[in-house]
Amino acid sequence: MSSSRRPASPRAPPTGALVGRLLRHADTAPGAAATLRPRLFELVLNVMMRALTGAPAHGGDVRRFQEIVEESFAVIGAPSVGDFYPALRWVDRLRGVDAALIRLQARRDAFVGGLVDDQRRRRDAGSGRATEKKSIIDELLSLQEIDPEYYTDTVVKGIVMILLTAGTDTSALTTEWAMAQLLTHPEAMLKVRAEIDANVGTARMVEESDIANLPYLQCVVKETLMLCPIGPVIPAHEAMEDCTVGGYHVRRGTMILVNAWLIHRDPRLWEAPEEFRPERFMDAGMVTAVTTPMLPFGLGRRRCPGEGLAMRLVSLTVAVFLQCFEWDVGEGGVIDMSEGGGLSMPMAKPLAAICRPREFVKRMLSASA
Ligand code: HEM
Repeated sequence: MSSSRRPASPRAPPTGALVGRLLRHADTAPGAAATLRPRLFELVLNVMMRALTGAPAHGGDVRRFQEIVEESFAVIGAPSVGDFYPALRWVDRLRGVDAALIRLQARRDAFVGGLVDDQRRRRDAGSGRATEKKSIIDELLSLQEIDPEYYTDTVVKGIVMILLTAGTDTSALTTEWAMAQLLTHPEAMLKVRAEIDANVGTARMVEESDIANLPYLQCVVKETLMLCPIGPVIPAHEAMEDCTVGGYHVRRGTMILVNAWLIHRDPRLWEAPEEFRPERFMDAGMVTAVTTPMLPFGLGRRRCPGEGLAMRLVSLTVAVFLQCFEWDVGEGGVIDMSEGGGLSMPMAKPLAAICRPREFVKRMLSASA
């Protein structure tokens, strides 16, 4: 994907609305734990929808798309006999894997087709001022006008689909892991909050432009990506030529699976790799860049194109959570840090935590409104 097609920055992401919803939760059910995953999913989907269509997602879209993404990761991540022994592909047909994929593809196609058609109708009707920033679908439809043979509807829908699927769950689940790590390491949580209070204060909500001045927060996000990579095994690549990797001869056409999870826990590469130690990145002077031997975003030319957006979005969401609320798991509460299965690596049990608004938050929100 060329840099000109990289996703737009989440300008003014809807974190304020999320804080508002958590405030209402804290008011109506004080002391009750809030489940973060659906709220985070909605936030990220809104950011992605605004980049793609120029408008936030509707409530119905959020539910429909969450189901599609969860099903995609579960179905695509399920073991397929035919991938390893092509002659046994019939076993997958018998197990219903192929039928599940076909059903899923029909739902995905209908959802994305609806987004593209809506945008096309708006363009044809001439709505949307010329001065407005163009959405990604708008850009793709402009490219379709210039080069209709390459940018067919199938290609346009495919690009939209991969951006939505690859961008939404990954960022939401990484934020959930980051909050779980901070809840189990309260000293790190206090350190992030102190950094935000010292650099941003309490008169306004933390913004995307503040992240550069919050190095410890960035280290927390990197440490989370190291210990809890949402893509523990990088999606399959294929060797384009014969090559040698780590002393092993790899023939052209071989399917390559890289185990990022294991590399991130290799004691030959990291000191105390099992421990949550954000400081390791401060010490190495590598606060911002995600560099080897870490590969939560993959490597090389198929490396994740959404990395910049994801880093900003996860960092900003964690910052807003910590600036606005005190968090805990309640009396005797324990966080289950077990890893769930599928193509991605979510927390096995969705994180639920109690949030208590800090005393200045309502004042701050009404001042900014
Ligand atoms: C914390 C969040 C994220 C993580 C951990 C993550 C991780 C990854 C990984 C491991 C890959 C595979 C790279 C490879 O094959 O070498 C990937 C691919 C991809 N990601 Fe992300 N990603 C995240 C967020 C995003 C976002 C926000 C977007 C879009 C806005 C996005 C779009 C994509 C796309 C389109 C690909 C496929 C690239 C290709 O095959 O050429 N990702 N991501």
